[in-house]
Amino acid sequence: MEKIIVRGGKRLTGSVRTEGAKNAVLPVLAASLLAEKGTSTIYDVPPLADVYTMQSVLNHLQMDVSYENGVFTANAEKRSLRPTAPFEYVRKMRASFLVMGPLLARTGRAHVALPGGCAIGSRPIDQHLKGFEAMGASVEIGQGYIEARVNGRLQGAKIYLDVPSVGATENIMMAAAMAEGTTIIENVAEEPEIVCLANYLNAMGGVVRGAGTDTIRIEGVDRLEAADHTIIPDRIEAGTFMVAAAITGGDVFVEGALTEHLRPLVAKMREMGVVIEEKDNGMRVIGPDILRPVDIKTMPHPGFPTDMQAQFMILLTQAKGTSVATETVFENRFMHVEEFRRMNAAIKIEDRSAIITGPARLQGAEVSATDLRAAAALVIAGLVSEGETVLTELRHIDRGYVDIHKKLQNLGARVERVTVEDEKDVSDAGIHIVNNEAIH
Ligand SMILES: CC(=O)N[C@H]1[C@@H](OP(=O)(O)OP(=O)(O)OC[C@H]2O[C@@H](n3ccc(=O)[nH]c3=O)[C@H](O)[C@@H]2O)O[C@H](CO)[C@@H](O)[C@@H]1O
Ligand SMILES: C=C(OP(=O)(O)O)C(=O)O
Repeated sequence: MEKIIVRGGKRLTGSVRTEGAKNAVLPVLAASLLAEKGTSTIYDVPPLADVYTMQSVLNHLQMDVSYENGVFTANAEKRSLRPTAPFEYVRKMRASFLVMGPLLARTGRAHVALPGGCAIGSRPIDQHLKGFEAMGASVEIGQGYIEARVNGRLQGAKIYLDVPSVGATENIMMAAAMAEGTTIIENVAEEPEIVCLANYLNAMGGVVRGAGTDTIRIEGVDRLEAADHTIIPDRIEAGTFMVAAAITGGDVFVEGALTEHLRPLVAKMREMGVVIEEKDNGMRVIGPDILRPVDIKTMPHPGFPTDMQAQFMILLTQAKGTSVATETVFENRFMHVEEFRRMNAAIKIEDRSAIITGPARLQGAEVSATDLRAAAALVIAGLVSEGETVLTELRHIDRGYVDIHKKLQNLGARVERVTVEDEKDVSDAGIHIVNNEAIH
């Protein structure tokens, strides 16, 4: 079993580089299925568990793919693409579901396992399916799978999303790129990752306009060809390091932290008294002696990102006074609060809000995460806790963070990743270290 061990008390200093964005690369890789000709080369692809899962999905669909040193190549020229994305992949990573739109557009059929809920909420996919049906697909659900079919090409349509779902916007955009006629999607997600996908589709010969606003207009084309594309920096990874810098009273340059992607986080951190210097290629973050309390409410972009809620809540435990964090995007994204409490945080849940009283003297503990952002938040908590924090269930953090322990070590933190043989080998001193190499 692997664990991350954090010993608190160090102020972070230095510089850290942000990887390509997980949530941008996954839809882009799914979209590579649409290219009838050529090989797409995608740059700045982070070596994350989710990227390897998407590689396996594309392999399973009979695409030719390779991935080395941050460069992913994808060729979908084969006529005999397989239409099925099995549960073994969708269970590991919900974003496997993003192959549905491209498969339907390319082959007229998609047979994709139903994702189900997860630790942060029930996460339905009704808006994706509504979009496909509006474009002329028949959709049936049975034996845990969704079977979608279309005779001939998908047809352009006008689609209004009930909620600005990131995944539904992406899935429908990809399907519409090769549909016959014009598709207009209203009340869409405006996240930077949507813009990244639109840029790739346009490089492939697609005609997608309005990405980054609440309405996207897509003129369907007969065929798309492979293209080269670079993934945007990961604003959530960047934000995670910004919080780590601030909470330790540190002074850290986060390379790749872009102002236009991180406005709500920057605004809230400044309200707390954190000094942030915005540069062309990143942000310098300087933590103050005393953090002020603030309230946050998660919202679709450009609101405060739900994927930063857990990490920000740990920052709020160190503010002097009472803060409120309200989660409006997912109905169950407070599972980390129990673990924070085990570390001595003073947090009460009332409905969809967490009321945080600080500053708390956090204490190291054995903790485990239920999702990747909770895991990152627990590592950050460890940075300012007395004693040792031991994080298990590392499969979550590996979905979204590349070598977080090494990056924090480089900033001066006392963090290591260890493999223990199993529980019966745990020594009196704590843990018997067999090897401390990262798994990547
Ligand atoms: C791989 C990826 O990019 N994941 C991100 C994506 O997830 P994902 O695309 O799954 O999230 P959505 O934007 O779809 O979900 C937002 C809300 O809409 C609801 N909903 C969604 C689809 C649908 O058909 N019906 C419906 O009701 C969800 O239950 C949720 O309450 O956006 C989330 C919201 O920013 C982020 O937390 C995830 O990190
Ligand atoms: C919730 C997240 O990812 P996913 O949608 O892949 O579960 C996340 O990145 O925080």
